[in-house]
Amino acid sequence: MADLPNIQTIQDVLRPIVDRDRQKSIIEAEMVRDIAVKANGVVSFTLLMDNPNSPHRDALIQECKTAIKAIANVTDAWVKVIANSPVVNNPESPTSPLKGIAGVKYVLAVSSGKGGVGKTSVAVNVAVALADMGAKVGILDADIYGPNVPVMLGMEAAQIKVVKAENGADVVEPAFNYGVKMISMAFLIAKDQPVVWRGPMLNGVIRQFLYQANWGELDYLIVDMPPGTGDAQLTLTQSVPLAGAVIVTTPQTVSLLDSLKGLKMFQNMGIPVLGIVENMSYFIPPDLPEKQYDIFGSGGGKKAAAELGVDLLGCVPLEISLREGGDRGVPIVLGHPDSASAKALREIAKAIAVKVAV
Ligand SMILES: Nc1ncnc2c1ncn2[C@@H]1O[C@H](COP(=O)(O)OP(=O)(O)OP(=O)(O)O)[C@@H](O)[C@H]1O
Repeated sequence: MADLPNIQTIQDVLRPIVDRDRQKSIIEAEMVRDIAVKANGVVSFTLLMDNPNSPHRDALIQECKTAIKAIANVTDAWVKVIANSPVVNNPESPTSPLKGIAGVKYVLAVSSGKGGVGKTSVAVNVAVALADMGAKVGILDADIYGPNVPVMLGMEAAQIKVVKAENGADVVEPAFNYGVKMISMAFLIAKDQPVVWRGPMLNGVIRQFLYQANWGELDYLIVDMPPGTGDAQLTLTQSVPLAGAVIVTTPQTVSLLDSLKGLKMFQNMGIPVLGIVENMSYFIPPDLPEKQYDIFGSGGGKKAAAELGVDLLGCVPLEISLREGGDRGVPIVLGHPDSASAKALREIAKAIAVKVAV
């Protein structure tokens, strides 16, 4: 295996880089935390900034990336930017502003630029496919606008359940079906009532569901995000160390443009974008399953992934049975495992598992 750089080497190449807001070396100013070098040559670290929205931020990130990528055998550099606020320097975690969830190995965000592209369908089927492969899986439905996970997982009747932990604290007990533990915003929203979530309230609920839930031991906690780049995304990215984000899109140009915004947000926060999933790629008529209609043209996902500089994790066709499975609460990977979309979704689940494990 090629020789990978050590922490000292990385600090040395970053030392000459000056933060223009502080007028000081980012190493001397102790702005660099959590340096990590993966076996595949990816170097990641957290940059604590007084003002994460500083006009100098992007240039600073770029400078760091260029310096790190110039080191021999480094394949990529990921920089996560975090606000250097008092909360960040929590005395309980002096080295990291992010707080992991006890017992949970990888937290993954499934996101989309706009609603209705099939983000929840992908999140649910990937969760069930991973569980079916033997992994311990949880799904947090943080989509305040359309918390559909309970329906798609056949747990529509599930309600919030608070139990006492061994230490006497109140914890939220997830619902469970198809090998997947689930907590949903739908637990808190009456069906016929629109809820206006304000930032702090939403923050509080998401954090509670992340940290005060009885997730137990999990290999993957998949978070189904609301579409777009709002408060929920910020809360998640600034709370918990994310193993990666998956972006779901459809082949239409506008959806791709929206995805780009989401992608940039994750990249700016230093969160690895595992890749994009192109949903509704082509249509398979139920009466002619060997036929394939490229309604939106073909090769769009591949081209978009190349343009956006990320991997294409897979293409899921438009199939009536996928929608029906969602409505009935039987995810297609279980209900019609031999269908083209089920096969594609299983491959996507495998690709995600491989990517986070490197
Ligand atoms: N590949 C597909 N084939 C057929 N129907 C699909 C496919 N993907 C999604 N759908 C259907 O499209 C509708 C929207 O999907 P879904 O709820 O997964 O999207 P979403 O992006 O999570 O939406 P929102 O953000 O509004 O919650 C659902 O009825 C779902 O069953």
